[in-house]
Amino acid sequence: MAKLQVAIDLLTTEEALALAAKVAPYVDIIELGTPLIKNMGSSVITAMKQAHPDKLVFADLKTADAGELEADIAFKAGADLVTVMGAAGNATIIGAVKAARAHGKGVVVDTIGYPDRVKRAQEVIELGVEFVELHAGLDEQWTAGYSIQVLIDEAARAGVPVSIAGGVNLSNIAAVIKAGAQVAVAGAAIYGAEDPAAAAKALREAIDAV
Ligand SMILES: O=C(CO)[C@H](O)[C@H](O)COP(=O)(O)O
Repeated sequence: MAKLQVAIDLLTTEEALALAAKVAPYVDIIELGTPLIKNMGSSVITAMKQAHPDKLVFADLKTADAGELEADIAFKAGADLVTVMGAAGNATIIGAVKAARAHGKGVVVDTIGYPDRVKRAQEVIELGVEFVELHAGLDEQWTAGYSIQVLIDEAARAGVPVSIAGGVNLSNIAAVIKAGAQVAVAGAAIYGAEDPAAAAKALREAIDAV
């Protein structure tokens, strides 16, 4: 069964915990966004894991160097999954995987900004990562002409475990899952909704209906 990941791109631990409390019944993975971690430090990871020990806590570190060191910090704080940039060198990804194995946790590679996301996904899966995030970041989403269909098409031909992030919402989540994504990541569609719990519930139901 495909998983639903809520991306919490808010700025304080208090706001993040409040959102997570509303949407937890409908999501499998709680992602702490990069700006949130930069603002609050690793304490937000610990607070979220303590509040939701039954969920996978995903620390969106977007590590570009010192993979083992940065991943180790997040795993010690309570993260289950951390991200490393696909544009980083393989040594950085291998270092993060080493830390993940030491803690019994996992690494996700984020392909944001990478020219050939499918090729990189196929390469890095060999390094022992859990799955690869086919990702169009917020700045790319705000560029004229952006369409999530690009990521959906990439997922369909990746042939390795992937998630999709980059504007997942109720109108496209079925296509995201049908393309073979194991995880659908939804940020603004949940935290930006008037009723985040209802939004998460609807996304969950759309996944389950596929
Ligand atoms: O990692 C991120 C930005 O770098 C976001 O969390 C990710 O893109 C999901 O958010 P949204 O659904 O709003 O695109």
